[in-house]
Amino acid sequence: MTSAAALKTFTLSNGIKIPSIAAGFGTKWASRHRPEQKEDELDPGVIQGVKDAIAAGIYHIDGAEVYGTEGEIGVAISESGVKREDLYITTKIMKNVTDPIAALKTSLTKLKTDYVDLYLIHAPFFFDNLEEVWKGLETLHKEGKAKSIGVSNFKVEHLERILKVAEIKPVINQIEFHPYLQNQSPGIVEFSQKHGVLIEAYSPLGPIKEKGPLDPILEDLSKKYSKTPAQIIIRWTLQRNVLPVTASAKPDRLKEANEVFDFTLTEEEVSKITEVGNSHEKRFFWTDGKYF
Ligand SMILES: NC(=O)C1=CN([C@@H]2O[C@H](COP(=O)(O)OP(=O)(O)OC[C@H]3O[C@@H](n4cnc5c(N)ncnc54)[C@H](O)[C@@H]3O)[C@@H](O)[C@H]2O)C=CC1
Ligand SMILES: O=CCc1c[nH]c2ccccc12
Repeated sequence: MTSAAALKTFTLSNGIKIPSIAAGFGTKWASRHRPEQKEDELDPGVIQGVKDAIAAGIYHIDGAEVYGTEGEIGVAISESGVKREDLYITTKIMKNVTDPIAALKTSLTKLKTDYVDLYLIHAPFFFDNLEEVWKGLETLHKEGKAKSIGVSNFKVEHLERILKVAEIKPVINQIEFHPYLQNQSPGIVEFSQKHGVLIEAYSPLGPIKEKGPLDPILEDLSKKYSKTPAQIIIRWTLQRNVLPVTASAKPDRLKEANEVFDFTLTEEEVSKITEVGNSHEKRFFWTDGKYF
């Protein structure tokens, strides 16, 4: 069995290592956007949140053009005291898909950096020229502005379209993934993994957000390993070879999320969570462009 600490990074299909826990600055962070908030007004709470994640040892930060948090991420990483090359910064394109070159230029200015580690197509639902957008991402990769490129919320049919034209294959598909939603769309995890596309899990903590059949199992495992249910789920995610993107405004919870490299669930425990999770489907986010 591989050691618990071995999962601290995953290796992408292009050979680049990626820190295996990410802190996300979308969703609730983005809800700070009140109608009266000006585009260039930065939220000190989000800046502090990114700094807290970095201080907790989570060097992998997940943002997106549409979250409106790139400016805060830029300030936080430049003030973090951690060298840029030691951080792993993701952003995503969704609005400005007609011009990916210009879209990333704007994102990089906000992020105060010359490159992102990972640039993702945020979702395939709102435009049809996926192949063209992918070609734009390939150009940005060749120019060194995106060290790796990938996708998010892609179904098998969307990945197939990209793989047909790709000179550079996507390294990641970021989807909703947790024990209660192990295939955001039919067959997507198996297909992605077969093609060397790492699955990144957003909303990995789904099962602790409401009651469900996993509750007693998580409770037992929490006692056995002296870990919280959140840590058990994060560990299960990693042992499924999936990279969790978690979020919290509470520094202690970020620290907790990163303290999962000193224990290993047995294969039977991983299978049990998988099996019981599969008996209860719950989706927290969108599919086909519709929010829930
Ligand atoms: N590509 C996409 O379409 C999407 C990407 N994302 C990305 O994923 C990130 C994370 O998504 P979330 O759904 O927020 O992830 P999550 O499943 O980690 O949920 C976070 C929430 O869980 C709770 N929580 C966190 N730690 C906890 C703990 N230790 N104990 C108990 N409760 C805890 C808090 O309420 C927190 O707001 C986003 O910020 C964003 O970056 C999210 C949704 C869609
Ligand atoms: O990525 C998560 C879902 C999402 C898509 N667009 C927005 C805008 C603001 C917050 C979350 C999201």
